[in-house]
Amino acid sequence: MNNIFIALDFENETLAWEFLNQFPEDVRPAVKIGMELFYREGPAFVEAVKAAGFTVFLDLKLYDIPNTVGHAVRNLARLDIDYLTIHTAGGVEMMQAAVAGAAEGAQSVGVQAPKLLGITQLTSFSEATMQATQLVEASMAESVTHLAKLADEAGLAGTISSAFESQMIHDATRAGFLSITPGIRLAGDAIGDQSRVVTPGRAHEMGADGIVVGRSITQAADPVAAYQQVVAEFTQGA
Ligand SMILES: O=c1ccn([C@@H]2O[C@H](COP(=O)(O)O)[C@@H](O)[C@H]2O)c(=O)[nH]1
Repeated sequence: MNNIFIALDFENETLAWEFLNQFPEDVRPAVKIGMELFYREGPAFVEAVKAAGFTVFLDLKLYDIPNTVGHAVRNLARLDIDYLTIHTAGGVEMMQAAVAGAAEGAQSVGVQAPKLLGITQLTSFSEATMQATQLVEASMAESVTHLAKLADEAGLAGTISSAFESQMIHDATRAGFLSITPGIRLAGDAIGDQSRVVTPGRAHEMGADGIVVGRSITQAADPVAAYQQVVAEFTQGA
């Protein structure tokens, strides 16, 4: 399934490959490579995962001035990745620089530009924590919808939020704008540091176009079975 991303939150590539090698060759889940693994193993690991046939979502959550983000995205797009995250909080100009950088970098090596996804409000934030941290009175719904509209205006492919906001994002953006949602747990699994959490089936019902699942799969006694359960629940609804 290309819209169910397993978060490869492992310390190094040996552990990541041990995990991936449990999947039969005809099952190639989409994978999300985040800061932990990228900062250790770098672009070579991304290229190896892509070469092994996996859809690659690079989750680096870029956030800087427009010139810096645009040039960073231009380099990352040369890796032939499928998705890349940037922060919507960097503003429209920063996001537009990222869109331009993605097109330039991909074109320079003859690959497809990655779909850019804007981080809205992290799924680890509750409404109260967000308001206190950012010194705002806006509700979670208002904030996420506002940031999704900015991302849409800047030309991003979609946003990252919790599934609680998926429907309002769809209502506020153009048709086809993606709502991809982490903060997913199989029933009974520990929530840990997440706040806005739903099951795969509920995420589907709430309008998520795709989900990111880490520990409910990677920490499961049988990760392949857990992945299959996630796929079944997300495909069929709760
Ligand atoms: O708002 C966000 C943005 C990104 N993430 C990332 O998704 C996974 C979730 O892992 P779990 O183990 O399923 O909690 C992780 O890589 C985060 O960096 C997010 O959780 N929330």
